[in-house]
Amino acid sequence: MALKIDHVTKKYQNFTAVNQLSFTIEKGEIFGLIGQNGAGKTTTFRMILDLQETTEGNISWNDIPINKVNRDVLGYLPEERGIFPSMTVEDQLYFFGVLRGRGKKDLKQDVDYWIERFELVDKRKAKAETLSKGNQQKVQLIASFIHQPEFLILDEPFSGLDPVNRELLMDAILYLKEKGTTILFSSHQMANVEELCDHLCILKRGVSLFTGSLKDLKEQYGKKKLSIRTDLTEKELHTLEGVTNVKKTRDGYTLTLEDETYGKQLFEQISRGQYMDKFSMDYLTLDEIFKDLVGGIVV
Ligand SMILES: Nc1ncnc2c1ncn2[C@@H]1O[C@H](COP(=O)(O)OP(=O)(O)OP(=O)(O)O)[C@@H](O)[C@H]1O
Repeated sequence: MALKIDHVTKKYQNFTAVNQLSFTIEKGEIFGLIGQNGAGKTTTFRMILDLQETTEGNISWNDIPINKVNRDVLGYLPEERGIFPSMTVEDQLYFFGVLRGRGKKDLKQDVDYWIERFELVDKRKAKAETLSKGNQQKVQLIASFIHQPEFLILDEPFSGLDPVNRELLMDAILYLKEKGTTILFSSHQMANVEELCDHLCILKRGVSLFTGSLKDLKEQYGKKKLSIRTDLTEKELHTLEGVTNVKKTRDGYTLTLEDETYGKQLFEQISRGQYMDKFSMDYLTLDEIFKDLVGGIVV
C-alpha cells in the first residue's frame, strides 16, 4: 500500500480529536474521509502532512515514516483557502510549481493545460483578488497539484463550487487518478464521495465507524430501501411487518426495511396478487447510510 495510518491518536490536552485510527490507501486509489464537523478529518490530514505530530501511532508513505518523506511527493488543498491576492492566476501557478521543484519551462504545458481545463483562459492574466470565490478555489486547486505530486490531499475541494465546476473537478480528480496519483479527500456532500471513492472511512468524534470499500458498506446494509407505487395508505404501510420507516415521495412511497429478506413477503402483501408497476428494492445511498451511522444530520 502507498499510505498507511496505523493506530493513530491525536490528543489536545484532555481532548481526543483522533482516536486509534487505522486505514491504508493503495497507489492510484481515491479514498474519501467523511464525518461531521469536528470529526477529525483536518487533524488527520495535518498529521499525514506532518504539520502536526501524532500523539500515538505511525503514518508512512511507501513504508517510509511520513516525516522522512520528500515534501514534493505531497500536494495539499487546505480547508482554509487563500492565494496571493495581487498575483495573477498564471504567476500563481508557476510560483507554486517552481516552489515544489519543477522548472518553469517544464511547467508551461501543464499550466496551459489546467487553465484551459478549468475554464480560466480569460482569467490567466487577472489578479487573484479580482476572481470570484469559485474561480479562486479552482486556482488554488490547480496550485495544489501543479507539481505533479504522487499523493494529493484535498480538504473539502467541492465546497463553494457550482454544478458545472463540480463536474470539472470530478473529471479532473478521475484524470489524476488515471495518471497514477493517489488521492485522499474529504467532503460533506455524500454524492461526491459515492461517485468518486474506491474506499472510504467514516469518522465520528475521531473514531472510525467504518473503513473499507463503498461496495462492502452498501452490501453490509443490504437492499433495505423499497420504492413502490400502491393504493395502500401510509398508515397501512407502517403496520406491515419488517417496515421500519415510510416516506411519501412524489409518485409513491419509499419504505425502509428491517432487512432485505422481508422483500418477498412484502411483495405478496402489497401486490395482493395484482400487477404492480413499481416495486423495487435497492441499496441505501451513502447519504442515508451516513445519517444512520452517525445518527445525525450532515452539516
Ligand atoms: N489546535 C487545537 N486545539 C484544540 N482542539 C483542536 C485543535 N484543532 C482541532 N481541535 C479539535 O479537534 C476536533 C477535530 O477537528 P477537525 O478540524 O479535525 O475536524 P473536521 O472533521 O476537519 O471538521 P470540519 O468538517 O468542521 O472541518 C474538533 O473538535 C476541534 O475543535
